[in-house]
Amino acid sequence: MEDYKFLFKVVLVGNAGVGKTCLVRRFTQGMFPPGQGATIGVDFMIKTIEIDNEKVKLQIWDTAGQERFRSITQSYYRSAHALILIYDITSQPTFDCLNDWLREIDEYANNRVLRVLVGNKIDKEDREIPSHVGQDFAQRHDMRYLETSAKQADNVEKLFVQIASELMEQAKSKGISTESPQSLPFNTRTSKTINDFCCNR
Ligand SMILES: Nc1nc2c(ncn2[C@@H]2O[C@H](COP(=O)(O)OP(=O)(O)OP(=O)(O)O)[C@@H](O)[C@H]2O)c(=O)[nH]1
Repeated sequence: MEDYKFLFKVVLVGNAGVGKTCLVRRFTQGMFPPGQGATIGVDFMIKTIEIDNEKVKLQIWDTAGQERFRSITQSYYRSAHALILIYDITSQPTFDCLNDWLREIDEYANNRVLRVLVGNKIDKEDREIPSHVGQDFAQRHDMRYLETSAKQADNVEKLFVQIASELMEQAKSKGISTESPQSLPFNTRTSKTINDFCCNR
């Protein structure tokens, strides 16, 4: 029997190249991977952390941003407790696609999923999206907001710890399932294919 009190599934989504894999590696392995290739399909990592003396196990699913993997990655949204939607603060196109990602999330995720917007790569000088623009977007769509640098380890630990803490609070107060994420009630709207995704690559 594994030694943990809570188990949460966290799924990272966002355009190709925004830094999803680097954020996961930074958090789970404490490193910034050199020459990381594009993710193929979905990658999976685990990290157990301690919050208020209780062990919380995070299953972290790193999805491929490329359009050709979309049908595979969508199937992972369904049982997520939290979804981290990431854009690159130096790339307007990755921000412009956020509405499309939200449509995907609405369509495929559990409607009670905790959604967090992350602007990554704050170590870079060539910022295109001011912080307040990201923050406004998050507020309008009822999401938490954080800016990170996977490269310099800024706010990465904080991102995952905040998510774990919030899910833990929810689990304690509302009794959401922590042992079997699949048993959560899902958004049962009829599934349809989204053909107008702007981020074809
Ligand atoms: N400067 C800087 N570069 C970053 C940061 N995070 C990621 N990168 C770089 O951005 C590129 C893409 O990073 P990945 O983590 O592979 O991006 P991804 O979102 O997983 O991409 P896909 O797997 O194709 O969806 C790599 O060259 C990284 O080195 C960051 O915080 N700062």
